Amino acid sequence: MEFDLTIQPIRSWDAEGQAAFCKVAEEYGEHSNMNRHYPYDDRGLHWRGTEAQYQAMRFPHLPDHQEAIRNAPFMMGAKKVAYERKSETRPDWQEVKVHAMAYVLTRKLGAHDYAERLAATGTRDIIEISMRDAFWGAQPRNGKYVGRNMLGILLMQLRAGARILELPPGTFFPEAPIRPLEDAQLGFGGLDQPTRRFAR
Ligand SMILES: Nc1nc(O)c(N)c(N[C@@H]2O[C@H](COP(=O)(O)O)[C@@H](O)[C@H]2O)n1
Repeated sequence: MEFDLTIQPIRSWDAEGQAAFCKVAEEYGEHSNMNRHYPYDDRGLHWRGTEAQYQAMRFPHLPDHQEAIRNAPFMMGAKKVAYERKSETRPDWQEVKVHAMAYVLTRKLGAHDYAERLAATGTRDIIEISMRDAFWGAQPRNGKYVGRNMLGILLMQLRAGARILELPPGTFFPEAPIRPLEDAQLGFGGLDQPTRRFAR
């Protein structure tokens, strides 16, 4: 089943009875892209969370930017690193960002127990509550949530079985194979260092 990546119109949801999340430490916070308890590997690289990979996808032409974002210890930090470089974002980002988000959410499904946590939302609507972002989330207004809630929409499609398994080569990440640097070159030992740098 394919994702429908169409940008949805603004609508409202009742505030009660939904799988609504805002902060990562609160109920349903596992669905936030800022949650770093669902790391995964993709394309030979370790990602601490979906926000890092999503933001890295702004810069397929700038692998060093992608590495700086990937190495940020926290997801808000990853977004900050990306925003410091925002002016260099690929020019078609607005057209491809929903595709990018669907891709990283598909990857998150393989992290720890995330698939079970997503399934546990049952038939509830999934809503990211955001005071300022009515594109990915919905804003609280007069007892309702109002917005496009595109993150929630994609998560509900993921729950229903939608997947993006591969990306066209070179569209979001460099085509060149990624070669991990030897530990000796890095100046530290141990294979479990989460912040290993990579050469291309
Ligand atoms: N700045 C910020 N703080 C939060 O607490 C958030 N939940 C978000 N939202 C997330 O930011 C991502 C979208 O980034 P772009 O605006 O497309 O650069 C997405 O993961 C939202 O869920 N932002």
